[in-house]
Amino acid sequence: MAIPGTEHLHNPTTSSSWWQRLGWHANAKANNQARHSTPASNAPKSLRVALQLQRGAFSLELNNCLPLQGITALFGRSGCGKTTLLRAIAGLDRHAGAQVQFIDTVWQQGNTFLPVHQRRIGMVFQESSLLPHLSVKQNLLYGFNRLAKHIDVHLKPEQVTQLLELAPLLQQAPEQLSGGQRQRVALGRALLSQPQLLLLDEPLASLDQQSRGEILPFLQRIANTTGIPMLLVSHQLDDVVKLADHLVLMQHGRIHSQGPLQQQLLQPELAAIGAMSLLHAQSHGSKHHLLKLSIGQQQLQLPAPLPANTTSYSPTSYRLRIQARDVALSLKPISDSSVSNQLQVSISGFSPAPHPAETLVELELEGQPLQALLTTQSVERLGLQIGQRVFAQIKAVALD
Ligand SMILES: Nc1ncnc2c1ncn2[C@@H]1O[C@H](COP(=O)(O)OP(=O)(O)OP(=O)(O)O)[C@@H](O)[C@H]1O
Repeated sequence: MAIPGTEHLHNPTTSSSWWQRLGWHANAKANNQARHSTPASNAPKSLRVALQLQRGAFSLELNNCLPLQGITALFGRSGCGKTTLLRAIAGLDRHAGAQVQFIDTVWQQGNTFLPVHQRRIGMVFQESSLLPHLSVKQNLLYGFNRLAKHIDVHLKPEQVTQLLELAPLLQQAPEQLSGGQRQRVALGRALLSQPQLLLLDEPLASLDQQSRGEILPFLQRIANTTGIPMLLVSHQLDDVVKLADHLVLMQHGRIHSQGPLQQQLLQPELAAIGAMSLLHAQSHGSKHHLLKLSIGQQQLQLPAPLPANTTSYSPTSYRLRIQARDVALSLKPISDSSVSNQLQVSISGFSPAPHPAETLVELELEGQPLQALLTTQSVERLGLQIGQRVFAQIKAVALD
């Protein structure tokens, strides 16, 4: 059945280089075929959820299609209904009248209700639920060895072990692992259940900053290499900006807006938390510990990530997170400044900032949106106008 409103959604892509390196190319094709039960391989893939419920003063009401491509973040303040939505999608809770449809398979509608184990979902929660009396290896294999006969195996234990770099941990007990390592094992176990969809409910919330940093690249790697779509619940905008491709903004039990992350960051509700931009840049290697990047025709140089902060996976493209506060504007290029990254941009709009003395200036950089937070006084002093070409000095960048 065609799902209205999904025409803009595309098929997931897989990183062929990784698939090939891991010898998964054939499996990837088989996996895609298995997940497409319609002959048209370019049919839009989405998850449709219609749900209405009341819990005291809290009501949840939505009827939306979520994309099944890359990482989709369900983002919103505590209590807005993210976990309730995720549990309904998983089939952990059954709400009367709800409808859940995964691509063209009905999971819930009327009297139809597929139990969670029939939905081909992998789940990871805030607190890892590893079995304490089993080793990492036994935990990984626990569900894998109990897979129903009809389920084709596309992700084998050795592939998942390699993907998540679990080999050194296999003989350890869960209690010997750090929080980040436990979540990595939980991800591995979820992958070995051969899921068609990964549901991650605040998987980083109980981790310290360092452990979060360690596990984030693995989530990205899973998305890039397996092509399995993920729904990630988070109320940490930083994590979302590091990971997500698509952002669903929830407010008071409703989906306020959804769209590609870059565009969603322009929503005033997100700017109020801390206006920032996400830029996609290509890497051209590093020299003298400086990473050379390009965005379209423009170049940047940033301190290269230190080996200790990287995994064996070296990306060819990076996400740059730039706080709007770290972007200054000038009418002419500035040469006598310590800020070395200076990019030509055009002004696409202005919007009020949370502080009454400030203005958010929306910019376009080689087709990508960038925001600068300036005092309104500076905007007036420079005479900034929509369509004007100016120079953006980028004072600080976080690299993912
Ligand atoms: N079992 C329950 N009984 C009654 N109300 C509940 C129950 N579980 C959640 N709620 C209420 O439902 C609303 C949505 O909760 P939910 O956990 O889905 O929000 P959330 O956005 O995931 O929050 P958080 O980010 O804090 O996990 C909240 O107001 C919460 O108090």
